Amino acid sequence: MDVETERELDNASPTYLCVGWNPKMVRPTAYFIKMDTIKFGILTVSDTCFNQVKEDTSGPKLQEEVKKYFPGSTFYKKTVPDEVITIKETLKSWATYGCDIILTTGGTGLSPRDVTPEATRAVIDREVPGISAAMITRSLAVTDLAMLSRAVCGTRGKTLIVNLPGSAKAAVECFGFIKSCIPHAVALLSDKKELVANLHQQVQATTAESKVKLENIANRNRESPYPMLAVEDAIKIILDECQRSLEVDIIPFDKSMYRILAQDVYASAPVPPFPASIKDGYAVRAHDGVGEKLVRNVVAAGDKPCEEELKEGEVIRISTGAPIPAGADAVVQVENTTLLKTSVDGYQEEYISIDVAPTEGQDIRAIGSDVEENSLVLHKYDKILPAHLGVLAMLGKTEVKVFKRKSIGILSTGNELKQPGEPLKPGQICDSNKYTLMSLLKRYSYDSMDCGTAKRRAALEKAFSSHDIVITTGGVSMGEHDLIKQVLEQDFDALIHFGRVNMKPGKPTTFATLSYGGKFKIFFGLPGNPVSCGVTCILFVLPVLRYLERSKSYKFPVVEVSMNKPLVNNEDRPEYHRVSIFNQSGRLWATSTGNQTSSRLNSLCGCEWLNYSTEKTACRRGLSDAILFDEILNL
Ligand SMILES: Nc1nc2c(c(=O)[nH]1)N[C@H]1C(S)=C(S)[C@@H](COP(=O)(O)OP(=O)(O)OC[C@H]3O[C@@H](n4cnc5c(N)ncnc54)[C@H](O)[C@@H]3O)O[C@H]1N2
Ligand code: MOO
Ligand SMILES: [Mg+2]
Repeated sequence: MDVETERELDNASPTYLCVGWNPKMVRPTAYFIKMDTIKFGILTVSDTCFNQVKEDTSGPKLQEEVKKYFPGSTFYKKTVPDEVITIKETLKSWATYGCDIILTTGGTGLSPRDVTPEATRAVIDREVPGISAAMITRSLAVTDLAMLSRAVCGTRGKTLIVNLPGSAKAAVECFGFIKSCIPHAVALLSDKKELVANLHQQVQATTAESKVKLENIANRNRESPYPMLAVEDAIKIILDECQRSLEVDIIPFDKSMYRILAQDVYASAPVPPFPASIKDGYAVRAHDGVGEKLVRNVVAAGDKPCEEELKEGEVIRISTGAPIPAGADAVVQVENTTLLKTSVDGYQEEYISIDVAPTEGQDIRAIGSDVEENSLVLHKYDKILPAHLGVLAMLGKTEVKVFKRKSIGILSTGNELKQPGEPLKPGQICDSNKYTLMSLLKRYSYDSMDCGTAKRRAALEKAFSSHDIVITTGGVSMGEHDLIKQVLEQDFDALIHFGRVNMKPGKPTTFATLSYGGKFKIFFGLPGNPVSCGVTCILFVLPVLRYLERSKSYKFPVVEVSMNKPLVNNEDRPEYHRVSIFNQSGRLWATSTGNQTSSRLNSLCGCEWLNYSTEKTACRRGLSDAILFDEILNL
């Protein structure tokens, strides 16, 4: 009987342990921490194995697996029956002996003798439900039976206890799901602060160090090396470069709102597919004319058509949308009839009179009268709006081919940024740009993902690994910490197409393309000043997103407006002045939203138009051009 506690020492113990693989990283990331050997307890809980009716395969398999990932570990091993007392005693004594982690296998199911979770719960002082949740969630991807697991995980003093399933396969599988958290859990439980801090640092760190170094400040550029481009030229470059990433997608029709059709849509069947009544009334033979008629039958919408030919002197009661019965060639609305005789109980109509002479085809929707079979109904490049979506449903289409939308990742940059609600230390501010950007995109129905803060190369790597378009805000001007352009060039081999645009706000706007993981990626480095960030998103990002999905109206319209006051621009750069517009006496008038400093984000509030002029004094009294970007008027 293998009931003796066996301590197995493996002295060839490397002290560096692989903590985990982050599945979200393109390149697998190994984090290493230096720590003493981990003491594992492997407790097989099984009546049959304890009584040697069956050989214990789970315990040894589990140990083999643990050794693979934690090569320097030592082990306590034991097999016990499904008895709460015995299980509890073993767990308690192994915790006292300084076991770092105890893996139990068996006794977690629903059979009457399964008591491992009860015994575990009785000895732990804190539950760690995340581990059980991780095991169940990931096991559910393998088998529905995972629903029946009652595994408990928790800590007793400095020992982590994890219930694993009884079968060798499932135990090994579940161990695989949770192994990445073991060293960190052990470091936390043993209060090894240095290890914990080191690990945290590594998790946040880049997979490879950035080639961009801060030390040589004295050598930095004192002039921007990027030529200053006109806005129109910058837009042209973006559109030209992005041209190549045009793709189509087949998506469920009910998810296609606001998308652009990449196909003509034809009707494969006529609408309506049968002649249908336009009114609630009576299906008649038109040449029967007015007078008394027998109400022979009734047909409602959804009923199968009456096949028995309508005879002279008969009518069939019919509802709007119901199929016209055989032999009928007109419908008379109920308002143009009189009830003559009811059934004995008084509930049914037996005879009515037709009071107004019908004409042939009256109030009948002929087959295909709305949509002819094989006819072209929706056109390639149409934007799918509610009615288009309804038409797709009407035609019975379940899928539709649209131009593909790019996935967009958004990152902020800057050590000064905190999220709204977080306490601000002196020098810190709330990150507003990310919220402006994500909601501006959303306003035009584009989803984007918050990819965090681009402090390091790693955050950008992560963003490029999962998005086609990456947009950062901040870090693109002349400051010693404005390293976005250098990181792109040096760490990502990106081609920076431009890094300065002659405009206010938005001068340091940057546009680059690169190949990452063999895929073409588009990069926008928008300026950090909050208004600059919003305005450049409107002027550069939104049009290109629309262009990429072949929206006919990818450019925002420019409309002539009147100025009641001159808008003063003190800079040499053409200004995109935020204005609101009102309509008076059939003319559109523009009013400034006030102080136009690039940091004053509220100057974007209430503004649906950008007034611009290439002159120094942006817009004199009189006429001026304004770019309308309000999507309500522009969809
Ligand atoms: N020597 C020069 N300095 C500056 C120039 C220049 O040409 N030469 N250009 C100015 C212009 S114009 C702009 S616009 C800004 C752009 O700066 P960066 O893109 O480098 O952005 P940062 O330096 O990171 O930040 C600027 C400003 O914006 C605030 N900020 C940044 N991110 C956020 C955010 N997510 N939410 C709210 N506010 C944010 C940041 O705290 C700074 O105040 O450069 C001028 N300098
Ligand atoms: O270009 Mo900056 O955006 O003027 O503030
Ligand atoms: Mg800066």
